[in-house]
Amino acid sequence: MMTPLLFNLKNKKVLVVGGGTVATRRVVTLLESGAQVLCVSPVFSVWLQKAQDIKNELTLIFGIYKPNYLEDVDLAVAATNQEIINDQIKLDCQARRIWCNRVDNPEDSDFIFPSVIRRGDLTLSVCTEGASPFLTKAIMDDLSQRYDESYTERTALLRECRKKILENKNQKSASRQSLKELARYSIEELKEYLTKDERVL
Ligand SMILES: C[C@@]1(CC(=O)O)c2cc3[nH]c(cc4nc(cc5[nH]c(cc(n2)[C@H]1CCC(=O)O)[C@@](C)(CC(=O)O)[C@@H]5CCC(=O)O)C(CC(=O)O)=C4CCC(=O)O)c(CCC(=O)O)c3CC(=O)O
Ligand SMILES: NC(=O)C1=CN([C@@H]2O[C@H](COP(=O)(O)OP(=O)(O)OC[C@H]3O[C@@H](n4cnc5c(N)ncnc54)[C@H](O)[C@@H]3O)[C@@H](O)[C@H]2O)C=CC1
Repeated sequence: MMTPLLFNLKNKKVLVVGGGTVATRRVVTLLESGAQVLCVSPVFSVWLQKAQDIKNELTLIFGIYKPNYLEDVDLAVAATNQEIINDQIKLDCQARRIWCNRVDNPEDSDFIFPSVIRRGDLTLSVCTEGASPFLTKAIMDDLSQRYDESYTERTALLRECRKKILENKNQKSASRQSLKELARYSIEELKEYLTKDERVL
């Protein structure tokens, strides 16, 4: 069983080995997280080649994997289509105490990438630990309809309301109850609340 954690990857240095479909998906995720990504492969997807020209945080190295690319790296992703190379990357990482995800073997990974939906500060994440990526996809399709784009605004408004309530030191005991009630409010009700005096709630 794996433990879901949310990592702050801003400015972390991540090595991705491979330049195909799965490596590209991982690079997209990592760049969105603010990581500095070094990607090594003899062949790269068109997306990766284009991205290199416009993203300072992405460096492509044309060539096969060598262990020296792990120098100063915080995290690694073994995303080649060669099991023997992914084995080697995992072993090299282990020797250097670098956490490694291999896209061909969740059991032999230190971490895996769940499927993620973002609605502003609301993150929904699902994983079957490799049992069925298609089940994950089906569940995510349902969730993304249930928790549509409106949750971005709702979450942002709730953050403002929470700040307002917690800033009001005289109301400490009532705060928790208020926060619980607000979580059920509609966007319109939240907006109304923000324009009113806290004592009304
Ligand atoms: C452990 C993990 C990787 C990790 O460590 O991160 C992993 C592992 C493996 N996937 C395999 C196959 C497929 N994966 C997909 C799709 C997705 N796979 C994703 C995640 C994960 N896949 C992680 C666990 C997530 C979980 O279990 O919930 C998604 C959710 C997110 C993403 O990858 O970005 C993405 C949804 C895409 C979307 O939303 O569009 C498809 C379908 C397709 O491509 O359309 C297929 C082919 C069909 C099939 O095989 O089922 C294989 C066998 C490879 C082989 O045959 O060699 C392995 C290795 C193994 O299981 O051994
Ligand atoms: N996690 C997931 O969601 C999925 C994982 N997989 C697994 O991921 C593997 C890769 O899948 P794709 O990206 O679709 O394959 P792909 O064939 O598109 O890409 C493989 C990449 O690895 C590179 N590569 C090969 N040997 C290398 C080396 N020695 N050094 C550096 N780079 C090297 C190739 O140049 C290529 O860019 C599959 O073999 C499969 O086991 C497959 C589908 C989904």
